[in-house]
Amino acid sequence: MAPKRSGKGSGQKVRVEFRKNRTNRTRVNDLTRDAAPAAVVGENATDEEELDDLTGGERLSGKGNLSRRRTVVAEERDGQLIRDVDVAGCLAGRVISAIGLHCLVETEAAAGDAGGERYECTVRRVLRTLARDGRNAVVTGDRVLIRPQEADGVRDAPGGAAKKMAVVERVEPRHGVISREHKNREHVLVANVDQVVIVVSAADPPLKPALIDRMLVSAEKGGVGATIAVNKCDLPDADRPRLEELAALYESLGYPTVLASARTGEGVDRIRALLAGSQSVVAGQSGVGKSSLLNVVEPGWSLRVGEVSGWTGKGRHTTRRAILLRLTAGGVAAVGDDAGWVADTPGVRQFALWDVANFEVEAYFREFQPHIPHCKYPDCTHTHEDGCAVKAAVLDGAISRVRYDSYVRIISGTE
Ligand SMILES: Nc1nc2c(ncn2[C@@H]2O[C@H](COP(=O)(O)OP(=O)(O)OP(=O)(O)O)[C@@H](O)[C@H]2O)c(=O)[nH]1
Ligand SMILES: [Zn+2]
Repeated sequence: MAPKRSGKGSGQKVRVEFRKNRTNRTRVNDLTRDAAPAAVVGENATDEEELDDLTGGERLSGKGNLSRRRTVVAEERDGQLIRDVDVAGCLAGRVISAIGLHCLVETEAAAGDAGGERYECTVRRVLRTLARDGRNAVVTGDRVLIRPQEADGVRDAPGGAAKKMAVVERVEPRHGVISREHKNREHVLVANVDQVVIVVSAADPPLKPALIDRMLVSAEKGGVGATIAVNKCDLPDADRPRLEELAALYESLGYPTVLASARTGEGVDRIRALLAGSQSVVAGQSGVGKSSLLNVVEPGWSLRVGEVSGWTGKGRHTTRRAILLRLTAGGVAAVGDDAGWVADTPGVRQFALWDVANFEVEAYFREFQPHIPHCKYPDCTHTHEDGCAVKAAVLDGAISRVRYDSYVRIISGTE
């Protein structure tokens, strides 16, 4: 278990104050909360339950109900407030699914412990206050510290199986967050995404490189890696030489590209290997075979989805929540951090360009980067301008015309 951080790393300790005021309760989702500066967040909600949230490093001060204040020690890392907790007795885990302040956590392997235990968790309210937006306090894919509840640690679940209970004490800093906008607010679907697996089909529906490039731009903008799976290569309409050329192009740009078929099993071993050790989301048009491919990669997944959904009380087809699935088959290491995790997230299946402005797009075409500084005009859009180094690179073959066409289609809004 990691030692308690103090003055370590780039993190700076901050005190987060919570004003406790019983006479002036505000709704938890009060919009004004968003206007508060990151480090000092006022929260008026107060009840006995919340007093229980106070642990070692936190204290209550002030007198009387009207002006009780408490201070939570947190550390600012990567712009996120991380709560300082006594890690003794805590376990590190990964959020498999989350709804509000409840989540299902699977523990990670630690010294002398294989991990893989699942706990139903509640989340300390203080974590909601620390989060920039309380509703995203704990999301699928989060790495967390949980404290198992010893007293009534086990209770009977509806299905009869004993369940372990715990409390989420801390959410670790996130990377690779996939979110969508909902009513003008960010709704985080999955956190800690290492890569997006972009699934397209060789035919039926026909392959459109521009669609791949759009999704690559989204991945680049989100700071997550990307892997491309071209499914349905078994179809007679699949143009092999063209597919191989395309795969070579994307591979040369650093995007692993697999020619695959859920029907024949082609490419499945490589996809499995690319998933191992990462937390991935799968994206792609409807009908390209994402589900089919995943079911061949890990035949047991549909079954496990059922179990998780059973816990949330919702059937697979009614929940829009992201759920993490663990890769176990195929001889790939499947314990602890070596396991592959895939988020089943209906909301990101169409991994669209949500909020990429035209002027930003060039930055997400990797191969343009060495050329852009040599354009004659600093605000060159690489379309109609003369002295454009990007267009020159297309002419001399250093940049693929397919990719350049995608770029033009994206910024002209025709794709
Ligand atoms: N020939 C061929 N057909 C495939 C292959 N993979 C999937 N299909 C077929 O393509 C259709 C769509 O497959 P799905 O797995 O449902 O596609 P999906 O991408 O999950 O679709 P959505 O759930 O709508 O997003 C089904 O009829 C599959 O049988 C393949 O490798 N080869
Ligand atoms: Zn240019």
